[in-house]
Amino acid sequence: MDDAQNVNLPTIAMLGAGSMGRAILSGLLAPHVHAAGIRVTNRSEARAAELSGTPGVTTYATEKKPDANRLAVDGAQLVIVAVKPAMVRDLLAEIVDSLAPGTIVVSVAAGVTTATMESLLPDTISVVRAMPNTPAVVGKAVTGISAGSHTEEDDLALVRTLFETVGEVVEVPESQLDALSTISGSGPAYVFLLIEALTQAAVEKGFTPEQAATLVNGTFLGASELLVSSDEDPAELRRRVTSPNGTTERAIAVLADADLPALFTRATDAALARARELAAG
Ligand SMILES: NC(=O)C1=CN([C@@H]2O[C@H](COP(=O)(O)OP(=O)(O)OC[C@H]3O[C@@H](n4cnc5c(N)ncnc54)[C@H](OP(=O)(O)O)[C@@H]3O)[C@@H](O)[C@H]2O)C=CC1
Ligand SMILES: O=C(O)[C@@H]1CCC=N1
Repeated sequence: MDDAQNVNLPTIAMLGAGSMGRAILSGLLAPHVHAAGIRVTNRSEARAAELSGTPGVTTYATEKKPDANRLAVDGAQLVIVAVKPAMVRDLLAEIVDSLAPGTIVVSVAAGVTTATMESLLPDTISVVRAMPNTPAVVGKAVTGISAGSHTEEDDLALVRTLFETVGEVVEVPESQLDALSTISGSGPAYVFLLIEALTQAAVEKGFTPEQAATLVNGTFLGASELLVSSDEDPAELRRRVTSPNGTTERAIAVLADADLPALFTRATDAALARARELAAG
């Protein structure tokens, strides 16, 4: 039985119905979540049409209705910006005159700072940044949120409630949000890359792709659940798999040679540098 507490949200406009917009929408459509209204816009009609008929959701495509974004934000108390970072500035310029004072604009765009967004909006608008991740689709997101300079406590609390519909929320100062993005925002991609690599190794050892998927996916799921349900840290859990002078020890020695910590430092540094480029526009 779903014992989730009822969550009430005001009228929401979601601008951009791509991977992230839809992932967030999945939380808003949960049975215990009651939004006063949900408007979703997208550029192409094809993608918007996939959502038409979703109960409680009004969809608009800018390709068909050029003023779709302005229509969607008119009367909305919470506006979620889920377009590509390069489009955020133009989108805000497009909607600025349709935003009522007191509206909360929450952007999930990587890199684009609250200062940049605030410079395009009146001071009566509360700008918040959020960095969710795609496990939102299954209610297992980790989302970082950061307040802008006009954000009241209640505004941030509402944004927290919004993202709690898709998982856990961590509040951080905006100076840490891009770093958070390199860990949990991009993180699912790192995990999927590891899964792809181990699956390939399994297939090379003669397992069918289906068998390989069962072995690898089950191992990632089982190890994750073991980790979150255990009091032990991952290093101890790893030691428990690694019998002295056994088979795992040999495999771990090979992986240690690759210096994974240094590799992840380089990878996350590269992601951080890209966030800074996106911030510059
Ligand atoms: N994907 C992820 O894991 C994460 C993404 N983000 C952020 O989310 C944002 C969206 O990323 P993602 O969902 O991956 O990208 P997508 O390209 O999948 O989604 C962007 C969507 O915006 C639509 N769009 C483009 N222009 C407009 C417009 N003017 N008005 C309304 N809709 C428009 C696009 O429509 P069409 O395709 O029809 O052109 C597309 O569906 C980015 O800023 C990204 O930084 C943040 C955290 C994680
Ligand atoms: O790749 C990106 O730019 C976005 C931000 C974090 C995850 N996806």
